[in-house]
Amino acid sequence: MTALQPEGAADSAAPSAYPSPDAAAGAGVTVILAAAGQGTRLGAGVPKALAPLRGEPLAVHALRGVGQALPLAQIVVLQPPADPRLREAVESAFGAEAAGRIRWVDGGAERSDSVRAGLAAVETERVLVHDCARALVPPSVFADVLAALGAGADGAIPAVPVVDTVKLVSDDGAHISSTPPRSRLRAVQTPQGFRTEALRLAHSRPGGVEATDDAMLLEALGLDVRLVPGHADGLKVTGPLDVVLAEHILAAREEPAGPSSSIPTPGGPAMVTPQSPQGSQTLLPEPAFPMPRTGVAVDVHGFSDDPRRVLWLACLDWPGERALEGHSDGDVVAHACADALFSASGIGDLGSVFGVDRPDMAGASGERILGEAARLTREAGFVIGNIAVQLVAQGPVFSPRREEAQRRLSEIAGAPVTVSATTTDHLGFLGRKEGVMAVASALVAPAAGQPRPEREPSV
Ligand SMILES: Nc1ccn([C@@H]2O[C@H](COP(=O)(O)OP(=O)(O)OP(=O)(O)O)[C@@H](O)[C@H]2O)c(=O)n1
Ligand SMILES: C[C@](O)(CO)[C@H](O)COP(=O)(O)O
Repeated sequence: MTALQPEGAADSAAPSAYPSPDAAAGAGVTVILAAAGQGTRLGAGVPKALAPLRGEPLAVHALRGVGQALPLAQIVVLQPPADPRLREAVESAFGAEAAGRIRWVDGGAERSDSVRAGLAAVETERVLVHDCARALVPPSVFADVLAALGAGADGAIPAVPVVDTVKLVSDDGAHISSTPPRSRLRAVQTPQGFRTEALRLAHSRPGGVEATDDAMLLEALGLDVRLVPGHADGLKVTGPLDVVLAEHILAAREEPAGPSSSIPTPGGPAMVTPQSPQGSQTLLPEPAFPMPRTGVAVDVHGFSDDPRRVLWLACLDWPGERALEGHSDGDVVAHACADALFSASGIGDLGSVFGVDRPDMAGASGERILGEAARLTREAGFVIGNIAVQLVAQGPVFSPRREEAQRRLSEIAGAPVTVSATTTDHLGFLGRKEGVMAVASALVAPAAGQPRPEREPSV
């Protein structure tokens, strides 16, 4: 598998080790919303994009989801050809100005024809192809797809495990050819994210018409398409029963905010997690400035006398240096970063999320802990602005590896992480070299108006 680099554009196409908050909010990304289908299986009497879900067209829900997940993204809508009704419905929901910022492209006979037509209107280096039919995909899925693209994949698609046993059958559908092991099967969803150049190349090849998703065209070229976790709310509204499910999901979202959408402030009013106002008609929420949130954390580990342990700091190993004690690998820098994210997003702290009583966390690496913390932060509806962390230690000498540490941590967090180091001038337990400490702060901002998930985060 190869990571495609467009000819002559290798530098500009290279993933940044320091993705900006703007990138996470969709700057430099175009979302192609495939909405040109007729909805034959739904049988609503109108093209599916216009079929109502709790009184609003499916496309309005889909566009609201895109606007909430990636407020800075450009949007191309693939509309049923020669049919002005979709644009009119979007204008009526969001206003003529918002609808005017969308590029409207007539779709083709098949979904892949529509996407190919839409690609001609894309000017950004990254593109997400999203089914209007999957109108309720939560923002965390968009964020995960973009993060995987930022990490260098040619494509990234959301996937969920398959619950049915699936058979490969003969051409006439009457005989079983084989039964693939279910554990290796995934049902894939949208948005599917790609380097635009890779998707253009894939769509330019013959045979694309039969493609039922875009990823398979890249797979055929041997390009690197990665999977990220999909979501049950990303169901494809295909038949009438799907409308019932989708309306149930919407109804649950519209219920008054439960305890998990507010963080009690001792002695004061609840601090409400920023959300879009219910029933808001804002496609791109420009005026409602989402308030960023800061978090702080400290982590301390004592030095170990165990010769089998290795020193890990900032997700780098330090051969020859004295190791730290801990249930995990003792990487105070990574732990402080992770805990600062929890502090900022309000989803607990290192102890409550990862728990020293959990046997599966024994020896857990700083990479796993920070990576999971970043994932859970995004899943809770936040984009990560940055993390700043300082190592306080009498040794090892950190500065020669500072850049390397920053790169590694930023890669893992999917956001800029800066690292500094200091000593205590030989004062206190740190000065006596009994252990090391790291202190971190993190900045996160709400990615969308999604209610925060009603569940305990888990690894
Ligand atoms: N020529 C087409 C066909 C489909 N789509 C879009 O691709 C997505 C997935 O297609 P599907 O769910 O099959 O929608 P329809 O084609 O409308 O449904 P049906 O096959 O029942 O007619 C939908 O958002 C649909 O609007 C499209 O843009 N252009
Ligand atoms: C792209 C897709 O949603 C991935 O599961 C799916 O293949 C679209 O299929 P459809 O028949 O065009 O709805």
